[in-house]
Amino acid sequence: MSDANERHLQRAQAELRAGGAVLLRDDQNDVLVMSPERAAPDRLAALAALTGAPADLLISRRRAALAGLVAPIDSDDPRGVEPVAAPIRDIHDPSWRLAADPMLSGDGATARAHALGRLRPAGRASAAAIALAKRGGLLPALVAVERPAGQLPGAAATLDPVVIDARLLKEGQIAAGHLTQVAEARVPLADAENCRLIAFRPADGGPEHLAIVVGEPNPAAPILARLHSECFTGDLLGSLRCDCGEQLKGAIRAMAASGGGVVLYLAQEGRGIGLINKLRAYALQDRGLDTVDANLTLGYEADERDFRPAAEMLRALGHTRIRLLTNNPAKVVALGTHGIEVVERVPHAFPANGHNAGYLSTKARRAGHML
Ligand SMILES: Nc1nc2c(ncn2[C@@H]2O[C@H](COP(=O)(O)OP(=O)(O)OP(=O)(O)O)[C@@H](O)[C@H]2O)c(=O)[nH]1
Ligand SMILES: [Zn+2]
Repeated sequence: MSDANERHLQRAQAELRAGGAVLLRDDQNDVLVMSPERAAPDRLAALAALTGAPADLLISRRRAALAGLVAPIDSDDPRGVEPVAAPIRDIHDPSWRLAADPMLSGDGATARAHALGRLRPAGRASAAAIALAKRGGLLPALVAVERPAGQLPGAAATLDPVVIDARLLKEGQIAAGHLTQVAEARVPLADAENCRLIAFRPADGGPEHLAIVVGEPNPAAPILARLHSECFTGDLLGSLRCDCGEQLKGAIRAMAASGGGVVLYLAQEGRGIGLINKLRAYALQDRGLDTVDANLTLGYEADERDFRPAAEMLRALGHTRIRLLTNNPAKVVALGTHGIEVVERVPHAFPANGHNAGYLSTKARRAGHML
């Protein structure tokens, strides 16, 4: 992806987050979208009034199923990620919002049939719009007007949309962006006095990732490494809802004790859904869902992470053969796909603490963790 395209994506994401409009184009369709979570009601109403027909609520098929708009589907059914559009009968009647935002209804299953018309599949530009909302950490539900390419009314310009090529958001192009090493400093830690932090910045202007280099890992041998996704609550506050804090400290200690290693500290809070959505997922878990279903109910996948940045950082540091501290087989597979050889998986489990037993057993049962 060129630098100009990456800049456009960042602008479009910022515009959605600020409550503005984004126009996504591909060779078939133009789709003009706003986030109902962010856009002011009068701007949503202006979008809905653009054409003679109602605007649509754009969501994934899985979210539509969970909101009771279509028949239920399995949590691993690949059709779950397809975009669908449902006409919003009256933008001023807030009941359509129940299908967009599960926090309003608890389980999201109370979207009223009268609020939304018949569901239909949406095009690739709409799938890209949902990917953009996810990239921006918003609920993946948008108010949208979709038309064949070139057929949006001229009045769309009054909404001053950021215009982007929907093909920029093709699967696999979303997360990465080439990484550049931008800063390095010595930071002695309580558990590892000989420690350096090296920061990597992605070309698309997204959040920086860190390599925590403990001791002097020997690039000639497979080094001890950990891919650790940021967890504000567990890493910083010591939350007992998860095992992240112990895993982070435990990894640093194990590396210090064995001469060295590298923790890739990845800006992928909440398995890639962001802190705000993770807190929403926690609230859903307090209402009885498990960690997987809470993500799905929000309209996200169970795990939205892309481990390419971690592979790229390891390569930049000269480590292509590693011993990986993890219980998650998906990390081993992903690193292999991106050119890092995991010569050994080193188990990295800690005893349950009285609050996280359900979370750990769900990871074992539904995400294949080896605990
Ligand atoms: N969405 C969501 N994210 C969570 C929840 N609990 C913890 N997390 C996040 O899950 C991630 C945990 O990441 P890791 O510990 O790197 O990965 P893992 O998949 O558990 O695998 P290993 O720890 O390596 O075995 C962090 O980003 C946490 O913020 C939850 O209930 N919902
Ligand atoms: Zn955590």
